[in-house]
Amino acid sequence: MSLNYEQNVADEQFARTHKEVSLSDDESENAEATLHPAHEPPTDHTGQELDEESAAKEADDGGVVGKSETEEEDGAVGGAANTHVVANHYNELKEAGRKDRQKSKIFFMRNFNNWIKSQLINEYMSQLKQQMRVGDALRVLDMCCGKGGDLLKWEKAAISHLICTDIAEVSVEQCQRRYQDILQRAEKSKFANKFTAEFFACDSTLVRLRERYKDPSLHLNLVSCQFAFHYCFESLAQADCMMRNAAECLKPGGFFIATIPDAYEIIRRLKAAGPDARGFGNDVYNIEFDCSTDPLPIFGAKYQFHLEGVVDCPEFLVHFPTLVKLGRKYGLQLLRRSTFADYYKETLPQGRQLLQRMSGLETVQAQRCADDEQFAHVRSFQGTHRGRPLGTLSKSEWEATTLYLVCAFKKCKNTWDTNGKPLFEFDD
Ligand SMILES: C[S@@+](CC[C@H](N)C(=O)[O-])C[C@H]1O[C@@H](n2cnc3c(N)ncnc32)[C@H](O)[C@@H]1O
Repeated sequence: MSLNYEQNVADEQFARTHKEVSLSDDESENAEATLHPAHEPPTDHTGQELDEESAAKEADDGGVVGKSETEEEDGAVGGAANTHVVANHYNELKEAGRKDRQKSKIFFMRNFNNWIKSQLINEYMSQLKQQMRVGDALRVLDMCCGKGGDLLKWEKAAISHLICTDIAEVSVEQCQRRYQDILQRAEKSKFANKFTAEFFACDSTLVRLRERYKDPSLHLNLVSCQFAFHYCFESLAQADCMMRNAAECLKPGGFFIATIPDAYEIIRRLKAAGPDARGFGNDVYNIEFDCSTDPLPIFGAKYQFHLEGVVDCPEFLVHFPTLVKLGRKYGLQLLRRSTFADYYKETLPQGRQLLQRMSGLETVQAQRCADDEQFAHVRSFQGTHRGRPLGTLSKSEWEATTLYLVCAFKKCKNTWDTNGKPLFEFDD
């Protein structure tokens, strides 16, 4: 199987599929140029100081505007055949208690991923706060919120209103209960940040979210979609709908932030697994391609993703230039695309204490890891940090977390043309 997922080939295909599309105004970086070698896990001595060294024609018809909700939700539009599988998977996922979570092979990796989300949220929240005046409303959409894993982050960010939505009703109910708990706690405290919130279950790839908001005219300051945007790359219609949902209610100057699997890294690992390989992985994660199209399609490049105890469902490669192109259609300008490995290195100086508080790295003794292949990378620290504990991730966890990237977009101002179409003022 020849797997060609380099930008130029994919762009040609995108252009063929969506006639008159020119991607010339998008990122021109070559896909291969963005491939990162599988880094070694980071290593932090004492957990205090980390060693930095080691460590579409615009798819005008692509959306689903104008389609009835029944049509949208039964998956009749745009080839959305997998959304029910995904919803069922997340609905049936039992939340492990703290003890079980601590026993999990990916306990530290989950904390590390959570830290990455905190860093991303904090980065763009602080930029927003610089633009705002005291007392201004700060409204957030948590798209694909899951069970509310980011609720405390929103509380800490002192937002005023939160919209939480997810395809899995069970998760949304749990998220709402968690919010009620936070609110009850906040009622008793003088210093807690209280915020209002609304919750609803729906498929963000098929439904126009603003029509579900209590106030459809509301303006958002931040939209966050963590570990979920890739589900919309099943089809152009779904990706278009999801991107519109991310962008259309954002105020100019507002941000859309996301964490998604890095398709280039996935393809690099697949190629490295051998010419006939359909998958790869380790003892904590596994990726198996269902799709044998040559070259891989821009939409619907489906693989089965398994992550120890938490994920086991179909996902889709996100062709990054296409994501950028769709973003621009709705006035979103790319600000950042960083792999988790790079984002970790970049934001560690400001986030070291938080990383420690969140137990985002495992504390190990270099000499005790002598025979453990999962921690072979800390052996080189034996000499320099003798006797001192090191903070790190196991090799398997690091391989799993470095499958991902963070990205951030800014909503641009616009004027209108004579046909009532927005003309966005990109400044790149
Ligand atoms: C890996 S979980 C991430 C949850 C949460 N954002 C977090 O970071 O903890 C992915 C979430 O995306 C949701 N999801 C998947 N497809 C969706 C869709 N089409 N519309 C809305 N939510 C979706 C799932 O139900 C699940 O809760």
